[in-house]
Amino acid sequence: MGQLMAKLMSIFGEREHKVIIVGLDNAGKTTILYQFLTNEVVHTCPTIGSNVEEIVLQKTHFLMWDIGGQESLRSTWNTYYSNTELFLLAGSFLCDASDGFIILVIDSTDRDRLLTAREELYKMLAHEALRDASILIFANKQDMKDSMTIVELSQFLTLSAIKDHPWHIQGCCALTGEGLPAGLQWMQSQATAN
Ligand SMILES: Nc1nc2c(ncn2[C@@H]2O[C@H](COP(=O)(O)OP(=O)(O)OP(=O)(O)O)[C@@H](O)[C@H]2O)c(=O)[nH]1
Ligand SMILES: [Mg+2]
Repeated sequence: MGQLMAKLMSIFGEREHKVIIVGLDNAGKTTILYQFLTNEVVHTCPTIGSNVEEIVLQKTHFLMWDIGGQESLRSTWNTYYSNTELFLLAGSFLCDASDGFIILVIDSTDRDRLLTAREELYKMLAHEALRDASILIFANKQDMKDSMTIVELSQFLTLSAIKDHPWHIQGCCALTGEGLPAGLQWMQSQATAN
């Protein structure tokens, strides 16, 4: 697969990395996606289905899928991972998600549902289609004074126990954009290292 990919890349140009943005409803996924795209806060409604946008950082192309996080929609998340074994040609880009990214967005004030977010994280990590995926965790809403810190969240989510996926946790505020470039930069460095 590696040699074939390299050959196709040389023919078709840049490679596009698939990114799936998940997290419980109201975590701030859609706000983050459009901060990435426009550097502005957009008015959001709960996402039913998904939004998809291309974000480019230093010639690295990310195709980002923002998926609705309501309880009734969480069972559909894995339909977005299941294509991760495939690669497809989208225009002149080669889109390969087998070594793609998951962005898990956590509402750092939502203590009551942190256990649910943790369960969703470990369900994803165990999914076969995501075995080579890198995980970026955005601890969002750091502007709120009752927000949990990165240390608290890392401990609760037992992130240090994750050995089989590259991961990174980043505090952020989707309203101001603070912390988002650092998260994107981590993904870019992972993408270029692969
Ligand atoms: N204070 C604060 N509010 C935020 C932040 N990020 C998002 N919000 C607000 O949180 C609410 C939910 O944001 P969305 O981006 O729609 O959440 P979502 O995760 O896409 O929700 P679903 O589509 O239902 O899964 C909105 O009112 C946002 O303005 C943040 O960093 N700080
Ligand atoms: Mg949304």
